[in-house]
Amino acid sequence: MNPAQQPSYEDQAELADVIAQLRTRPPLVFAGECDDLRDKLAAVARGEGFVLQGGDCAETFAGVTAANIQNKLRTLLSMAVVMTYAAQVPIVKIGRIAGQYAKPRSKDTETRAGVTLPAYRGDAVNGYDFTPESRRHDPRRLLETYNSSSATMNLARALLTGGFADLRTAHSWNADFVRSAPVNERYTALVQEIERALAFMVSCGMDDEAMHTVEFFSSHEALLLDYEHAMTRIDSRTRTPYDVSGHFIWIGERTRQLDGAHVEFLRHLRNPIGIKLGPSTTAQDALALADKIDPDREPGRLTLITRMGAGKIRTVLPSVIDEVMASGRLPVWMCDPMHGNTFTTDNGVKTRAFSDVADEVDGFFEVHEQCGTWPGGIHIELTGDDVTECVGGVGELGEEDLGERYETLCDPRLNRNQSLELAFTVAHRLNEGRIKRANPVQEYTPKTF
Ligand SMILES: O=C[C@H](O)[C@H](O)COP(=O)(O)O
Ligand SMILES: C=C(OP(=O)(O)O)C(=O)O
Repeated sequence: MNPAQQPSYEDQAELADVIAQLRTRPPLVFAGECDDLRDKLAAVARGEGFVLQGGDCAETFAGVTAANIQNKLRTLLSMAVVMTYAAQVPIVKIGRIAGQYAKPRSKDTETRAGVTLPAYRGDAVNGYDFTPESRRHDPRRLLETYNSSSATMNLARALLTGGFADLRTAHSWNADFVRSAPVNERYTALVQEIERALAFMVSCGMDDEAMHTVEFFSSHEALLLDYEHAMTRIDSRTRTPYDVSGHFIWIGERTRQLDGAHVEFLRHLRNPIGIKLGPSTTAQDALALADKIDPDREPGRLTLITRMGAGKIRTVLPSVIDEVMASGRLPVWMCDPMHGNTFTTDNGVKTRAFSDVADEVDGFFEVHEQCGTWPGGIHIELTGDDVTECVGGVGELGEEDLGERYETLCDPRLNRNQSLELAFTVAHRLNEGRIKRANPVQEYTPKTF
């Protein structure tokens, strides 16, 4: 079986040359950092933390600017502050950033005004412009993917350890944004409270490194096997393989076939691995994938990212959780409330309703509460800018507003206000205290659904 969702390159010699170059490039992340993230995810699985994973649907080469990267990080940091304050548990911050340049597509081609060309598959594969030259699958783009990821990672590391993420400046992360939105007023009130508490601690002599820097991890879908393979290195400490293109990599809904090439490749890697599970997932599918990717049941190794849609999560998720937990496993359970809730408006615009996104998050918390398991995190497509791509939310965007600033090249993202609003929704659920910390796995009681 050919690997799913791969580019078709005309010139294999050109591809071989690119791969040879990639193999010599320095790692974008270090194996020890991946281990550190695995430990953190193990703690999340035990109910001792919560993951916030977010970023663009598709990063673009043109989007590698300081302003764009800073805005995304600001959004993630603001969301994390809101959630940390409510949940009183560590928030593990993972960006869909510094590598999210390839997209699986439903159709191989796109037709406009009677002209059919290859579908846009992300900047790693081809260009968005609707011309034959731009849509050609070009292996040289893999080098630009590496360079763009490297530049992004470099700035993210510098900002997050160089003062940008200092908790005492949390008020400034949102300073340039629409001040009048109620969600911003809530944010301002919350950070004022935090800043007062921090000032108190500092004046008592309790100043800690953790207040000034942020630990941040990168992630992307490991879709392009040529690229991911070329970026895999044997770790000198352990003599085991790590994909050093990102800390956390995931297998998408369209490439998670049990006997497929993606599962086969990723099962050999030591990075923490995510698997997306859509609405057609059976409990047996989830268990078989877990067995294959994580046969040793290593703490923190496996994250199951459910993306079932607001209408399905309450019926499909319970038996999936039950089967996996009853087998004695303890994965991180995450909710991607974006990918099961996409629809196209009458005008042909792809969008998502904020109410559906929030409803799927609610359903996720409800089902975990019912199962007595820990809802370990959310996975969001977002941007730091004031785009108009998803309807509803704090700005009450309607379908007629979508044309204003619809900038995504693939799927619609939450804008900064909508992201912050979602963070308050999650914070509320975490804060309610209705969800108990996960029982140790041996205490999981199988349910009948
Ligand atoms: O981000 C996910 C997928 O790449 C995306 O939803 C595919 O979109 P399509 O159905 O328009 O191809
Ligand atoms: C393609 C994606 O999601 P899924 O595989 O869940 O459709 C994605 O997260 O970019």
